[in-house]
Amino acid sequence: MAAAATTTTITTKLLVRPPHSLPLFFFFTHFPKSRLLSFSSLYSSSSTTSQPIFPDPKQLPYGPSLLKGTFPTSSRTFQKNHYNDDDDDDGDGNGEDYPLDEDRFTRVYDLAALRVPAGDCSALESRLRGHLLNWPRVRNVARVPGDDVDEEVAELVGESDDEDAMVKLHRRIYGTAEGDGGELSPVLRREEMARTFESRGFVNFRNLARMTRTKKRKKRREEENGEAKRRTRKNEFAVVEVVEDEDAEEVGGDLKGLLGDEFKNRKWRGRTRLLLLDERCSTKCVNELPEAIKAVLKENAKQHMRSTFELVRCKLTLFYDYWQMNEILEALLPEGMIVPSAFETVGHIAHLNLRDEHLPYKKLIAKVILDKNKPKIQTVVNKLNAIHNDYRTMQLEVLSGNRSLVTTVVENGLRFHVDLASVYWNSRLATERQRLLSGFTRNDVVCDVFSGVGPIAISAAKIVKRVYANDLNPHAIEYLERNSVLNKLERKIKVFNMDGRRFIISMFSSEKAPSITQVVMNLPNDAVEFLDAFRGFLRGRTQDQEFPLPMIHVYGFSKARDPEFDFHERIRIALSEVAVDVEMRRVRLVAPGKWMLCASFILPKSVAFAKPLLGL
Ligand SMILES: C[S@@+](CC[C@H](N)C(=O)[O-])C[C@H]1O[C@@H](n2cnc3c(N)ncnc32)[C@H](O)[C@@H]1O
Repeated sequence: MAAAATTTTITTKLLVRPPHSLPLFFFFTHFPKSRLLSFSSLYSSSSTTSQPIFPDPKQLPYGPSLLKGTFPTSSRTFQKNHYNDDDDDDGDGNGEDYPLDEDRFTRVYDLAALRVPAGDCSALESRLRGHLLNWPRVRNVARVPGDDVDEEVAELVGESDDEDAMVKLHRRIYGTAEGDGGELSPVLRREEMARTFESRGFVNFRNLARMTRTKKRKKRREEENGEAKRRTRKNEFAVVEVVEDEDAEEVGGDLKGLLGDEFKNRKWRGRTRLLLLDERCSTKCVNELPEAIKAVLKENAKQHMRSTFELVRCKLTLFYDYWQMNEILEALLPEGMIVPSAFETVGHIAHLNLRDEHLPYKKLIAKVILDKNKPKIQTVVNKLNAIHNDYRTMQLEVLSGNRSLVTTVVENGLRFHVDLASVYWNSRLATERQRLLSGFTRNDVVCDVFSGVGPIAISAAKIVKRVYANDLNPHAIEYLERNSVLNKLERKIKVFNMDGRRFIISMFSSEKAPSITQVVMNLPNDAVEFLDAFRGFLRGRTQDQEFPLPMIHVYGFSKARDPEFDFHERIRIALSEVAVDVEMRRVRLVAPGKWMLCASFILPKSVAFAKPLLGL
């Protein structure tokens, strides 16, 4: 306990090389063993940080881990490793009562570092890379507050130990040595003049009066800067602090007189940086360090009268912001539960498909996803049940973030406004849409029977001569029109709002029919059933008349063992045609054993001249 009490944590602000600092070797070979933070001390009450949390250090992984380190003394006691059902006070199982306590993810790691002059730092970093910390996102070179001394001040103090340098520094900071013959800095000179001038002097030297007045604006700016710095600190994901030993500080002498209370017992070392050493070095003293590090230290000690390098103990604190989404979720969810790692995005919305077992934790999961994917993700939603309605819209529950389900998606260089509450959108089909569009040319005229908000129709309009787009959902049509205008393609697209079958019949019985070269039917559940609408649209014409027949692209699902055969059969039955030459492709596996397919074929002439089915 006593050892712990004499070890203090100091966020170093400004360091001056002490006139009587000890050579590095002396300093660390005499570093009392009891003061070195050992791994076991992390688990003992004498640790500077806090109480033990993880029982078996041997099992711990290499590198940063939430299973390692300690909690900062300021953070609340970590009682449980996981949230459990008891946390849901109202017992409704909706997880609303689980607050996400970010402090629970702060971890403090005791490390060793070489404090080196800033100028030597990058060369040493390359030389010692294999022995440095090398943790993801944590820089090997750490800057602690105050490690940068003003260039001029550093020059003034330099490497020399002489008292003169200290006097000069003192004069520079306080001006108390004025009149000792030395030249004053411009500021001190001005202040001296201001003090000795009589009132007439100020009349003649207006500028001087202004210059010596306290500057309100400057003060305000400084205050704002301070505030900005505080804000940045809050957003930081890692902080390094130097842990110094009180005895060692006394060796350095007391600079309090020079620099104020804040710098009591600190050493002035000039501009320095910390090279964070590999975690295996955290408890080692100089003699126990890897040979490569010792060689560097020896070289340095030979070159200088005394070593300019120091081995220091420091603390690396990693905050909630440091950890990856899956690391946080793994820690939050009960052991053995699959961590939801993937989600779909539609604009600013992350769209989850949570399993039943996740539902009690849905809000926690959503909060973590939101935090870890900001600013791109602003809203996290969960799909409530499978899509059953005609418009193929999803029932969504907003779990976290802003409640707006209206978003903008950019696809294929085009922008689409989408309201997920009332229209269909599936970002996973982007590649398929690209593939389909790559087959279109500027001579094509496209009919999109189930167009939704227009990802195919509007993208096609960029390439082809003309697009006829239709959807049954009036909201989808509203967005389709809006998106056509948004992408400046409204003049190439004609929009319809009717049932797909009626649309096919009316298009192919109109004068537009001969110009239509491509028909897209993307309603995988039912599209095949609409194919009979093409039957007999050329009836009344003579078979020997030249009439271009359109290429049909129809989408469908199949759970059959031979999905291509199954889908082909369904097409043949819908067209009441014996043989159809179909090009078939698997688009994607939408569920285990369930394929989405796309069949492309030229509408057979026999179908176009066939007798329409009853009722059409
Ligand atoms: C799977 S979505 C495809 C939308 C669009 N092609 C896309 O890739 O996003 C199917 C669309 O068909 C529309 N729909 C459903 N039944 C329809 C019908 N009988 N007639 C016309 N459109 C229909 C839905 O409103 C929905 O927008």
